[in-house]
Amino acid sequence: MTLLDVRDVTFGYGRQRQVLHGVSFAVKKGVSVGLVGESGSGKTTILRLLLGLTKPTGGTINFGGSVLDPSSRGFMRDYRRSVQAVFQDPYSSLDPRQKVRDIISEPLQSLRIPGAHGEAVAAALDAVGLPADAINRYPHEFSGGQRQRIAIARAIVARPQLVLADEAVSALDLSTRIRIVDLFKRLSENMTLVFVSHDLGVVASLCEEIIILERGHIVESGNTREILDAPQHPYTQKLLQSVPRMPR
Ligand SMILES: Nc1ncnc2c1ncn2[C@@H]1O[C@H](COP(=O)(O)OP(=O)(O)OP(=O)(O)O)[C@@H](O)[C@H]1O
Repeated sequence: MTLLDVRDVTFGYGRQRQVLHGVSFAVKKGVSVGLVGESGSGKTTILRLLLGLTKPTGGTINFGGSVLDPSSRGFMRDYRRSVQAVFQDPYSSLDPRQKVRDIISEPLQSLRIPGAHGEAVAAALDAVGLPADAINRYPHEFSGGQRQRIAIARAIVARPQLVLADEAVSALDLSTRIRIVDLFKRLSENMTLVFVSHDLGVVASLCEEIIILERGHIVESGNTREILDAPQHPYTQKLLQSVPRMPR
């Protein structure tokens, strides 16, 4: 079943600055997708469009069969319940004045999900491997990896169908990165993940499908293993050559 369908999407920052050129791809329910490309290729711009933060200049984005329309309040209310995001920097993405309990329950509150939120927050904390007593602490009391776990707990607390992650492990040191990739892998058994990264190794170990983006064009997409084993496009070959050794 297609969850997200991106068709011929173009986007420009102002009239002169066309950064996406007819981008088309589909995300199937339960199939994690990695979006890969060098800096400036348009990965974050695609995520901003998928989050409804901005509108395509051309083309359409469909979610669950309805057109993503950032100007429709009704659509966006349902959409925010279904789609959540995790960003790169676990330091700036968490409000330092809020306790972990309030940070994680924020989506439940802003989505006006009824009922006591304590149980959902405890379940989210457990799912990301943080102790229950973390709720009474502040972000500064945690390491970078633990903060990213808090950000992930916030993203999954309302049980979204789709999680969009933007370079969500790039700021972490290697051993922490491996542990957070493992966490994403476990969570992706119950939700669909679109994982933006410049790191082919991370995408290879996490995502069943891959989309290679070069300067706002998709140059290759499909099964990750097949593409990385036999890249067809010179840009994919170049990206692969810059990775010393792919994890298997
Ligand atoms: N607010 C903006 N105004 C004008 N141009 C922008 C803006 N944001 C991004 N761009 C340009 O759009 C292009 C795509 O940027 P984008 O951030 O989507 O790429 P990216 O692949 O996510 O890069 P990175 O890996 O460095 O984050 C770049 O050429 C960038 O300079």
